[in-house]
Amino acid sequence: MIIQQLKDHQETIQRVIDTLVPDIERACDLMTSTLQHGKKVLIAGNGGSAADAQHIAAELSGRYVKNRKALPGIALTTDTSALTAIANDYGYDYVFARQVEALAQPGDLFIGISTSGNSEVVLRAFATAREMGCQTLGLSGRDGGRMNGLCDLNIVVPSELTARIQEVHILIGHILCQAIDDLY
Ligand SMILES: O=C(CO)[C@@H](O)[C@H](O)[C@H](O)[C@H](O)COP(=O)(O)O
Ligand SMILES: [Zn+2]
Repeated sequence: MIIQQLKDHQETIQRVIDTLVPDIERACDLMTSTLQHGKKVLIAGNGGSAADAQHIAAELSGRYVKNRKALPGIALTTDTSALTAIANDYGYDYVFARQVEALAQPGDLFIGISTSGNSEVVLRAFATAREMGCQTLGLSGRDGGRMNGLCDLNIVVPSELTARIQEVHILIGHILCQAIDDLY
């Protein structure tokens, strides 16, 4: 079982190397140009992808490898008062969209993470981010789901397995952080 999991991961990474490098390069450009223009990055997802959102945001305000200046990255998954109030008063589907409406400025980058590409709460946040004039980057998998039509760039990890897709998402997150480190 262990070797099978590792091989699955390895095969997924090989498919990423074969097909996704241009998309990842575009995502690096989106991320670095946003920050170079003094704009911020908002990130959201559910479950393991919520953890990924927080992980990537923390590497902006904290650091990745290099000691560079603090950068504005905010995960929309951490404020339990906002999350519970919005879910309670408006419904769970609005917990990210409402925070995007509150926090986003034109030119900010919203990153939505969903392995299926079909998480309603993430899709609504994309729609609001677009209305607010944000740039939008999706990290998804399978066939990209409904995120395909809702973001400027949807990076669709070529796998059907949530775990393998998530493993590539955080790897892409680290590559974005490396692109930022290379700038400063
Ligand atoms: O981490 C995992 C599975 O590896 C789970 O917590 C997973 O993130 C959750 O089931 C999510 O709700 C899946 O949603 P999504 O990726 O399809 O948007
Ligand atoms: Zn998981």
